[in-house]
Amino acid sequence: MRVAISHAAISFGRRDVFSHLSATIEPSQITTITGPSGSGKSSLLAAIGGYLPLTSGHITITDSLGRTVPEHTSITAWVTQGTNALPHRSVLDNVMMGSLSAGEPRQRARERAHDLLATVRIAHLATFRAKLLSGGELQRLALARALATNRPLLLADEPSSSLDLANTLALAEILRALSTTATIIIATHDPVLVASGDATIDIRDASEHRET
Ligand SMILES: Nc1ncnc2c1ncn2[C@@H]1O[C@H](COP(=O)(O)OP(=O)(O)OP(=O)(O)O)[C@@H](O)[C@H]1O
Repeated sequence: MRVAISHAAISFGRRDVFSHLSATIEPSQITTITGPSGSGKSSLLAAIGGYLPLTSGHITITDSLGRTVPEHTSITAWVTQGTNALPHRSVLDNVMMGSLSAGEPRQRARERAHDLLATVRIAHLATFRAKLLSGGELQRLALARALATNRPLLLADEPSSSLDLANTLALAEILRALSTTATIIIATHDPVLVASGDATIDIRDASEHRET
């Protein structure tokens, strides 16, 4: 998926977060979005995923054949901070939901969930209820669930915020492996993730900002 952002602006009421932001995100790469707190990284990510309308400008996503994707949410896997895990369901069930929502048969979804939990290094927690997990473990659960959807555009908002260095490096490795089949966009302050990516969009450089 190629993402072309053209003269994008986001405002909330009278607060202009950014305007005239233009950038291109290449397919099968890891692109990090950086910028100071409040500069609009999460908002831009939400707009790319089709969850937040732009105030003006365009975001166009095209597939490998150059066809425009009309609706962005259906191709987007969203790596959350883990806070939307169903707390009373098992870790395995939470990951399976990603595959089931993508239409996979139950047995296949179960096998895949086990594989993904191993990939994100929480296989030993498969039978635990999600509410028992730490912040970092929840983040890895969220990543596994997003990967289970098999969608070609992966958006991650501060995916390493609760991870220690070893797990951040592991996350970078997982994302690198995944980038052969998916376009990955990460909003982050984390220099480790920025260094492990292929390209960076600094919101301040790519746009005009207005202080209010
Ligand atoms: N729904 C909303 N309504 C009003 N203002 C909002 C809304 N969402 C975000 N904002 C404001 O827009 C600005 C950009 O927020 P955003 O979360 O996109 O920034 P960010 O760069 O991701 O910040 P951080 O690094 O702190 O997470 C902030 O000033 C925030 O308060």
